[in-house]
Amino acid sequence: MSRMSLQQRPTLAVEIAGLRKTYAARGPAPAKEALRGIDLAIPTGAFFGLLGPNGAGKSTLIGILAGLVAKTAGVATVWGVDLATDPIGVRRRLMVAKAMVHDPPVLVLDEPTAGVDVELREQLRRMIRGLNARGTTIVLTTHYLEEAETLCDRIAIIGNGRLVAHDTTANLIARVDDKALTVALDRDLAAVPAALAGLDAALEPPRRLTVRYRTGETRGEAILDAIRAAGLPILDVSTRGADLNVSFLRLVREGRAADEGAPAHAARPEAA
Ligand SMILES: Nc1ncnc2c1ncn2[C@@H]1O[C@H](COP(=O)(O)OP(=O)(O)OP(=O)(O)O)[C@@H](O)[C@H]1O
Repeated sequence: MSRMSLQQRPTLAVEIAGLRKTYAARGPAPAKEALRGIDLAIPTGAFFGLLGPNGAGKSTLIGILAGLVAKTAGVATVWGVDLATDPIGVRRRLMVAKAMVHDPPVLVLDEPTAGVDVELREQLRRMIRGLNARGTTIVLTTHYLEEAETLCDRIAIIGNGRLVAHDTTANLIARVDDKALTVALDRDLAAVPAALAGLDAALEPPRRLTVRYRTGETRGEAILDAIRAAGLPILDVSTRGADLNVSFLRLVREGRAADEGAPAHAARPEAA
């Protein structure tokens, strides 16, 4: 690798600016803008996870970093190598470098644990963790939110070809103020009462109601008042904090709403 020896450690293992990928129209299939201007900087030594719903552009982004997909516009640099200049030479140099080192400086993996059994998945995770502990920067995509939460110290979320969030895993979770309040009622219910239609409430039949809310917008006390006002005596109350599932879905939803010019909070939460 001509620009940076493997011994030199750049501050950023991956640098991406204004990255775009449009797949050309083929037959009846129209052209597809898979990446619509991504800016991303991954620090050297990071364990980085790229999350997003199906078709978000994860494989396209990782394919560009691996030298397998040619970008349409923008800049992508891996360990000081600009992938712009000549994707086929770059790829050859990366392959030579890959063959030369046991512990590569950057390892790019597209869903490494998809479709493997639990035992092999654990082995793979241990191996990847070991590489990261020895200094390899890991960049992987995953569909498993729990996997990203446990393995990755940084997470980016991509939706519809745009980056909707990039932060440390801890910050990402802390940023989200979603909570769930569950009440046990003194009677069976067949459905969420109409009086609670304004809340994001779900019935866990027959006697438990769970209401999701954001602490910045709603007080737990107001939810309890609304339930009492609907004529439902409360026997017990519990609350749960945010998890990555919730933050992930919310951020994707907000990204989509911003694209479509609609308010994000109008959308109902999707099933995980
Ligand atoms: N070779 C291709 N030609 C045309 N369109 C493509 C091609 N590869 C991907 N796409 C389209 O680009 C968009 C992004 O696809 P990509 O595979 O990067 O998403 P992804 O986030 O990895 O999705 P998944 O989680 O389903 O693998 C999708 O709409 C997909 O259909």
